Amino acid sequence: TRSTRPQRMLKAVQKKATKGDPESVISAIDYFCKHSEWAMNVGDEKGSILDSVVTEVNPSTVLELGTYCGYSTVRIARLLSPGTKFITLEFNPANVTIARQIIAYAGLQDKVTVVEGSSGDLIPQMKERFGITTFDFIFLDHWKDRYLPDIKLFEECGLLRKGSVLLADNVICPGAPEYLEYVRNSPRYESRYYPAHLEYTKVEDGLEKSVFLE
Ligand SMILES: CNc1ncnc2c1ncn2[C@@H]1O[C@H](/C=C/CNC(=O)c2cc(-c3ccc(F)cc3)cc(O)c2O)[C@H](F)[C@H]1O
Ligand SMILES: [Mg+2]
Repeated sequence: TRSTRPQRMLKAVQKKATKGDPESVISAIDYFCKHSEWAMNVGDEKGSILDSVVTEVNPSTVLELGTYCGYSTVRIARLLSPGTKFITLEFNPANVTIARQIIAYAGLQDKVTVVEGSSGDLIPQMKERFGITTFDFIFLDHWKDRYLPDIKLFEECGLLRKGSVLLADNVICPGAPEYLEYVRNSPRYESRYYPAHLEYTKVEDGLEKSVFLE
């Protein structure tokens, strides 16, 4: 049967990238998406903004929602200090399999834990299962209509502290209007929009960075 796009992306990494070299894995995926098949990775333009925010925050605890193939997982993991706790959630087992192989090809398997399951089920388990108190940095890149319910879940589960940074992809395209309205109007967050473009296209998109104030 025909291979899947994530499987073809993994093959491109194994063919083009250098084992243990995260930069070459990132470049191989971006090349694949620009010249072979578009895929919903955060991409190089928004990825550079992601890099700068991760570097600025220098987090001790990180959560990513929506691993997909692990592109942004590799971008984040390559910047983290030793001893940082990084968890990424993915509920499609086929994606988990591909992401784990791409992360391992980059040599970053010891930096991040890919957990199979839904954010709605796993967020309430973060403290007991993974020994997390609060998250310093959260990257939201899963189903766009789940951004708002999940940020409320973070609040309810006491997983945010004063200064926790949430960075959300695709707030323009495909869009997360309810999430934007919430973080921009809530007195509990200080929000800023980083304009960019939809990965590998000229379509407008951007990232929203929201700092928890309470
Ligand atoms: C709901 N809780 C979840 N828990 C764990 N894993 C999850 C959960 N929900 C999804 N996943 C997992 O997270 C991933 C889903 C990512 C969704 N991303 C997008 O749709 C998305 C779409 C576009 C896009 C833009 C224009 C266009 F013309 C077509 C597409 C661009 C983007 O950058 C995106 O991120 C994965 F697939 C799913 O299993
Ligand atoms: Mg995205």
